[in-house]
Amino acid sequence: MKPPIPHWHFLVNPAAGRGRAARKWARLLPRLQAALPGMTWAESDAENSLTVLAEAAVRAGRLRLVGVGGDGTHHDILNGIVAAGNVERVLYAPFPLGSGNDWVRTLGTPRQLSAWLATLHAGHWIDHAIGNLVYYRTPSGPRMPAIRSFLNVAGMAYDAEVVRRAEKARFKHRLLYPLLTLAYLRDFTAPTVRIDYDGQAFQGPVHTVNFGIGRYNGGGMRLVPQADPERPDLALTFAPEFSIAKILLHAWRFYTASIGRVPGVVTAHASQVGVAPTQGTLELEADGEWLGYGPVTVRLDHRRLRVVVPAGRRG
Ligand SMILES: Nc1ncnc2c1ncn2[C@@H]1O[C@H](COP(=O)(O)OP(=O)(O)OP(=O)(O)O)[C@@H](O)[C@H]1O
Repeated sequence: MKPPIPHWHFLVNPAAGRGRAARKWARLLPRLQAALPGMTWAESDAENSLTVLAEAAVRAGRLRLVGVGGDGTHHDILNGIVAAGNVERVLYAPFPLGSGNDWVRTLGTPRQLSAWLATLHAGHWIDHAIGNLVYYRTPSGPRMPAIRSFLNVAGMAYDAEVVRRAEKARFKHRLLYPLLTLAYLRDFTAPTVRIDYDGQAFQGPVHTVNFGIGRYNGGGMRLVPQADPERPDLALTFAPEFSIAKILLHAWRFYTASIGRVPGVVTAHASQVGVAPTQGTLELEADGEWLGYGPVTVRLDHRRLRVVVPAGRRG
């Protein structure tokens, strides 16, 4: 690796925010250049994914990175940083230009430019946990395990199937995920799984299984309200198969940090979790990106990513 370059390097997803990030970025750039002399940037495109750009940047000694976009942007950049190695030498600052921007809700990152710049200049960071997932790209047959890192929330079963449908939908809207969450309930068949976590086990059909480092996903849902990016373990929430009536009755709890009060829902912390389907197909998403299929195992990486946060961030 080259010696560190002291300036901030921005990695920009022009497609974030349902394509609006490109225009917003063009408006922001002159103000950023004035405030951060020497800053550099790169935009992703068909040939250069954010993962490729991030890996190349870290290998070239650019260790102060800003990700411009939403959760998928930070997810892709994280995987590039991890691929380059030396994760702990990177200082990462998210600039929220996505649709849901769920990850930065936990961090308290400001969205307004002057407040965001003040946070960057204050230089306060946390040692943020990184989750490592092992899963499969195909549902069955001879297959090799795939590995992916995530930094916010990973989900299986209903959660992952909704993400897959949202990615395919032609209609893109801020409310797409919550709307699909309701619309698809009748078509969903709960997979039966075995969940092993820190010496405990559950077996049965599940509606959703979530691993959390950050506390929000799906545009403000709180399926893992007990998560904390500075903890040494993951948040784990799983809900058994429910009737549609029960889901509708308790839907408000998905947004109010009280999901653990729904009878049958388990909220816990765990250092390692395995989820294996015993009947049906188990799908996986992480940070809002559809990834593949179970069996899935997850644990926290022994390394942490330094992430810039406002100094007064609570909890
Ligand atoms: N140049 C590009 N063109 C098209 N898609 C891109 C490009 N660069 C990255 N992407 C993809 O864009 C997708 C959306 O990015 P992102 O999740 O950051 O935005 P968002 O969906 O608006 O925000 P959020 O996830 O916070 O709701 C990701 O799957 C990412 O891999």
